Amino acid sequence: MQRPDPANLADLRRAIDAVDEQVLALLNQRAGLAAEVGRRKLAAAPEGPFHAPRREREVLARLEAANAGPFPGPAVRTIFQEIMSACLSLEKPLRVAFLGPEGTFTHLAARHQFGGSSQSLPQGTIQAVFRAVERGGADYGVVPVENATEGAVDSTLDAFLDSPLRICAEILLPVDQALLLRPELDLGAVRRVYSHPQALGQCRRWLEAHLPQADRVEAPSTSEAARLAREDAEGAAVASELAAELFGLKVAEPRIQDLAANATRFLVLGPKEAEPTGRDRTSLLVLAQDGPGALLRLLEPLARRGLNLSRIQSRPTRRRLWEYAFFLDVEGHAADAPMAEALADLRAASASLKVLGSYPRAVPGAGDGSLG
Ligand SMILES: O=C(O)C(=O)C[C@]1(C(=O)O)C=C[C@@H](O)C=C1
Repeated sequence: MQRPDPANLADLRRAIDAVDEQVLALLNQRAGLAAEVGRRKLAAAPEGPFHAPRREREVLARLEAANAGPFPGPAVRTIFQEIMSACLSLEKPLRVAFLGPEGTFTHLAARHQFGGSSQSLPQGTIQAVFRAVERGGADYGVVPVENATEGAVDSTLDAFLDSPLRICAEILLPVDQALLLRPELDLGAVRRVYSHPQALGQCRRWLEAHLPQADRVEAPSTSEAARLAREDAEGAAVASELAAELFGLKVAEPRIQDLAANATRFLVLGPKEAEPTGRDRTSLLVLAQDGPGALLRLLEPLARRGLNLSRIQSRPTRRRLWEYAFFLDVEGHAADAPMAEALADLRAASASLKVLGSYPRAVPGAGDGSLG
């Protein structure tokens, strides 16, 4: 190809067109290879699994490390996750249940983890996400577990009390609330702002400063708020940018939350435990024995081995009056020697112990909770 003249815009764009055609041809070559992999997997085991999370993690890590720039590093991960999601859809699309409706932050987390070519199965409740995976209607489930400003999501913790499902990954996503408007509307014309009460709370200062004239209207989810704003000639919504895309609204102002570093941690529920990566987390559900010092006896085996307890949360078991379950997050994998020893001691010191899963720790901000 002839070198483009850097001073000539049309020349530069022609050169970009030529590169795009090569990228497209290579993508199709790659898709053909993935389809061939799919045919082999089908012949070996018709039920699958077709999804190979460990292979995906290796591909992403290798390409991120190999990227010499100027293409931005984080975009390498996003784009290749999408490419593999699209290639997998030629083999067998992944069915991913999540707390819906479409456009919620949990949907965003699911897309981040599995790409846009996975099959979306939005569910009305957290319980329903668990049931969809338990019954085999979905390959994976995604549920929120804690928010940096609002704290624990109790219904997710409660669902683990009655579910055999394992946690196979975590996703840490920045939660950026945006102000969404119908394309023809200006801020000055807005009379109603729709959103979930939590989202309205997260953006209180911005809304008071920029939309003092508008009423706040509570909606069951940020996505439902976007749908309501679409139907209201004087309405706006506080929701994700994905919701703007899905409901045909414009992003009038991005990142309007009062706390810039707002983030939510999500869990991926699946059939299989993740293998150790060296930077893992283990989630435990423990019932303490009744009596003085019971909690201390649960924590001691961890402290003695220098295992870092990153979270402890208690919930009533709803089986016996005043009986509590403790949810512990500990850094390390259940297959690591110190953790395996600590778990044996914990089992002896507790009324019951369930390992909910060991999985790679998400990198704050990067949302990287790759499946192992
Ligand atoms: O290597 C495989 O097992 C594939 O199916 C190919 C591929 C890919 O596109 O690279 C697609 C989906 C899997 O989850 C992992 C990788």
